[in-house]
Amino acid sequence: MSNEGLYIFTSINRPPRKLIDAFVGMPSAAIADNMNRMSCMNATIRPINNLPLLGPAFTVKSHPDDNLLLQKALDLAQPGDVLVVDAQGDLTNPVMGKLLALWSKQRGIGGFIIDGAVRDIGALRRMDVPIYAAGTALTMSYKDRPGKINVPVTCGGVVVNPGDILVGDEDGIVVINPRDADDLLIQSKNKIRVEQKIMNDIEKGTLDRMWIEEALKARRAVIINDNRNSPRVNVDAPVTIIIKGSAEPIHATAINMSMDGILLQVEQPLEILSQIRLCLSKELGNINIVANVTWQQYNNFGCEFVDIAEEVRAILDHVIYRHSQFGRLECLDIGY
Ligand SMILES: O=C([O-])CC(=O)C(=O)O
Ligand SMILES: [Mg+2]
Repeated sequence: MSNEGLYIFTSINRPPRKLIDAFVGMPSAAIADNMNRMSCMNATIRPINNLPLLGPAFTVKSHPDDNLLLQKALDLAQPGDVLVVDAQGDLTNPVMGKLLALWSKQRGIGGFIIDGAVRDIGALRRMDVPIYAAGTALTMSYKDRPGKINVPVTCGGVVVNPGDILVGDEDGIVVINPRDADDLLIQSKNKIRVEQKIMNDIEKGTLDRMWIEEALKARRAVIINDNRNSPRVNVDAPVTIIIKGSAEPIHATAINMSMDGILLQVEQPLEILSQIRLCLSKELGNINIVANVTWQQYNNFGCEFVDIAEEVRAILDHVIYRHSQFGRLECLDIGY
């Protein structure tokens, strides 16, 4: 009689050991970079004891909080096999702990990847069987529910077939179809060489970063050197300068301004580091501001505002916003 809920395939096609061993020491990231971002388990699966993992998948589809089928799989798996348990990410009851881990060590099991919970975490950390899991939980699992052994399962968001090659480390786990393994090996070794060259270039100070500029240019990035909180806007409006002790006001044109200062074009020189009073015209909010003259280039003078009153600051903010959005302050019905 068939039993859809509970069946067990005892034998799987394992890739040749030589093919598996060719991945020893290969970082998961170097392999992942050649997989089109596919076939890599997601970050829900984390290393429990930070041991690298490598071996063919022996899969278990368990009921979320039951480990009867995992118990059976541990007796069927061959040395070196990696038990991949699809417990649907459930963290209610842990499906393995130190006893199963110790038994698996006795049997020479290559490791565990569990899309579910484990417990006896202290003991697992000290055990030299690589264990990866979605979390930890305390209460004992059931041992009487349905499940399947050696069917395709999902683990960490990807499909794992029995016999797939699994490579895991602190970064995560990649799932390799053995038919792709030869190509992946070549590409991953190449990736390692490319990264080694980048690291050498960083150390020698010869790293070429031009590709970033090119990528941004191709995407039409807008690069603004101003502080985001104080953008500088181009303006073209008259400003009257009053110099202390001088009866004659000076006429200037504002070229650009920010919340912090203003660039003025003035025909007669201003004294650097002097303090001046600026009467900004209607287009610039019709306000008076005190400023220090900080630098000069030809007849351009950079001035920094000092002690701006809160209400003046609010007007300035509005003026700058309007200029940045609409080019200039055409509409003057804002009450200034
Ligand atoms: O007994 C269980 O189901 C899980 C466990 O804690 C162990 O393997 O030590
Ligand atoms: Mg236990």
